[in-house]
Amino acid sequence: MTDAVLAVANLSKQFGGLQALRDVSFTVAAGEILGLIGPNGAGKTTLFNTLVGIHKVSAGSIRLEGREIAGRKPHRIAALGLTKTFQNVALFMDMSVLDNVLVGALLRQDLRSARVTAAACLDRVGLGAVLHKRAGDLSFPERARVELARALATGPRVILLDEVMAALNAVEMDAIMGLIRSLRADGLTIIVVEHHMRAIMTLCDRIVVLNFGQKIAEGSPAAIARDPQVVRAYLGREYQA
Ligand SMILES: Nc1ncnc2c1ncn2[C@@H]1O[C@H](COP(=O)(O)OP(=O)(O)OP(=O)(O)O)[C@@H](O)[C@H]1O
Repeated sequence: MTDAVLAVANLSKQFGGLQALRDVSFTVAAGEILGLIGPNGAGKTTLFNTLVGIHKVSAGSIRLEGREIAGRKPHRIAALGLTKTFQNVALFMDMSVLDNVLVGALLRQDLRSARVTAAACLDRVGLGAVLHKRAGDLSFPERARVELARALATGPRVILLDEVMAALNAVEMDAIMGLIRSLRADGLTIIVVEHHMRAIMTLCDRIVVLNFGQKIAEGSPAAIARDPQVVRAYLGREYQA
């Protein structure tokens, strides 16, 4: 695929004797929202951590806009435009909302312009009014938005969202999905790990399914929902919207 922003080829990750990812290949096109699903322990978070350089690649290739990034340090990869949020939201709870986002903005900017960027990113996610609150005093939906703002503040081309909708109710989830769609409309490419099937099925253009570290299926939400291997490994029964 020539317009792939991210191209992952034969990616493997071993932790000692445990093969957490085996020969995983997929591409993500510019402006796409790709879903990544699979049972607990399938390797989703490991894949995200390996893509952004937190885990060292055991084998395989990761190309971001044509450039090989496998083996680079996390801050270099983030500076090249690939960043992730942390599973189930991992803010510095005693720090202000603004300072949490500043951490992301400081990757590319000095303190003065990073402050402006952080405030703009908080505005972008609808939190312009709570900049100076303590992060720990925010509601769960607000915390999810801070995670998004922190990732946005690094100036990404591709953003990996690791269960940002965990602990949200249906209404809050719809609001975050609206925000994610609007980020895509701004030109971002997005990969989403979620266990909420309604969110995955309505938000994603395409879905990749992992099981025991291997890709077992890839396709449109409708095709994935009726794929017998996916139903057996993960969904348990055919997904009904
Ligand atoms: N740092 C690590 N050291 C050793 N093993 C690890 C490490 N991180 C993950 N694993 C193992 O790799 C496998 C994949 O785990 P991973 O967290 O990536 O799965 P997941 O699909 O994200 O699961 P969940 O849906 O529960 O978040 C599991 O067997 C896990 O125990």
